[in-house]
Amino acid sequence: MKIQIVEVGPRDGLQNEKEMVSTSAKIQLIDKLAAAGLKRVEATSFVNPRWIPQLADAEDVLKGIERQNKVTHSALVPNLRGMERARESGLTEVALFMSASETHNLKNINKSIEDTFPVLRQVAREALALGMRVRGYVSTVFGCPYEGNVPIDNSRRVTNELLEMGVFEVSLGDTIGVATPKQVREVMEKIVKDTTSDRLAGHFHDTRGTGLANVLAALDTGIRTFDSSIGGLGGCPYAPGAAGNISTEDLVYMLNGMEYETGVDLNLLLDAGAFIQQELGRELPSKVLKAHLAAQTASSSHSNQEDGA
Ligand SMILES: CC(C)(COP(=O)([O-])OP(=O)([O-])OC[C@H]1O[C@@H](n2cnc3c(N)ncnc32)[C@H](O)[C@@H]1OP(=O)([O-])[O-])[C@@H](O)C(=O)NCCC(=O)NCCSC(=O)C[C@@](C)(O)CC(=O)[O-]
Repeated sequence: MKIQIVEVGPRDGLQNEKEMVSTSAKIQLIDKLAAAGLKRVEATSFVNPRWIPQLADAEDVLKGIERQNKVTHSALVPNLRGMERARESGLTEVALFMSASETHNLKNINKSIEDTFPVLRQVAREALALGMRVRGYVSTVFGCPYEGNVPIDNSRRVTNELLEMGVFEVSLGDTIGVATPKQVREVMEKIVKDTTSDRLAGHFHDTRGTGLANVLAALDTGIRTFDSSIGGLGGCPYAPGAAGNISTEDLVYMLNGMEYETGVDLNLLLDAGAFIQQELGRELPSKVLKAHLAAQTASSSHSNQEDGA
């Protein structure tokens, strides 16, 4: 069975990095992710650069990457100004985003939920008229850093509004990584009933170590598209304490082992993980990356011993 992976590391992952990552490293990372077989890569964000300085180089990143027919690169777009920038960059897919909880929406995009709908509707209309595909995100579906529990009906309402705007898929976000598999099953089952599972995706952060278990629960509800981040990079700058997304290496390792088809070459993916780890100069959370690098170190010290023997 095929699973689609949406690689969000260059956007969701890097947006939270305090030290500036060079444009050239971002470009190399995105190209390595595509070379590993990822067909959908969220490359950057056309948000207000004052809010997310790390992604202020969105135009230059998109100018530098290798564009290929078989890979769709996308970017977050919060408003018409962002849409104009996305159009000028020649993107074929954009992603709208908002939250299921009022306070997170306000902190993240400076508007109430009600005031966000008309803005995103205009963006969707314009993107669709230009022939672009439009994705949607709903954040804080499983809990809000400011409000705690979020009623399922809030997430259903925002999801349905986005679908009515014409988005082809809504990614349901566990922004602060509080969900457990039982909750994922309950929430996803309800939302799937409003639409179809092929129009939904799971976006899990691994703050409390339940990320991959949540993927398994979502698979049970028919979801076949998952967002993940190389190395397990990430967090939301407007969700205090949020840790990274589930790592793409860990997700691919698990899914490949369960005989799902991801189309991703794990070895090339690990090269991409090792590359960005080196660029950032610190160990990243991905367990499969850690195991791979430890095995490499062990085998090179073993062969050095043999050479010396
Ligand atoms: C929504 C806004 C833009 C409102 O920001 P605002 O400050 O309220 O915007 P404004 O309309 O009042 O404009 C203020 C200034 O910003 C400029 N501006 C306005 N928009 C843009 C733009 N697009 N590109 C470039 N410039 C822009 C605009 O031109 C103006 O410039 P000035 O006249 O002062 O010189 C702001 O709040 C924002 O950028 N928020 C984004 C925050 C963000 O990126 N958060 C992280 C992503 S969401 C996330 O991580 C969750 C997710 C998706 O991964 C899923 C999950 O885990 O749950």
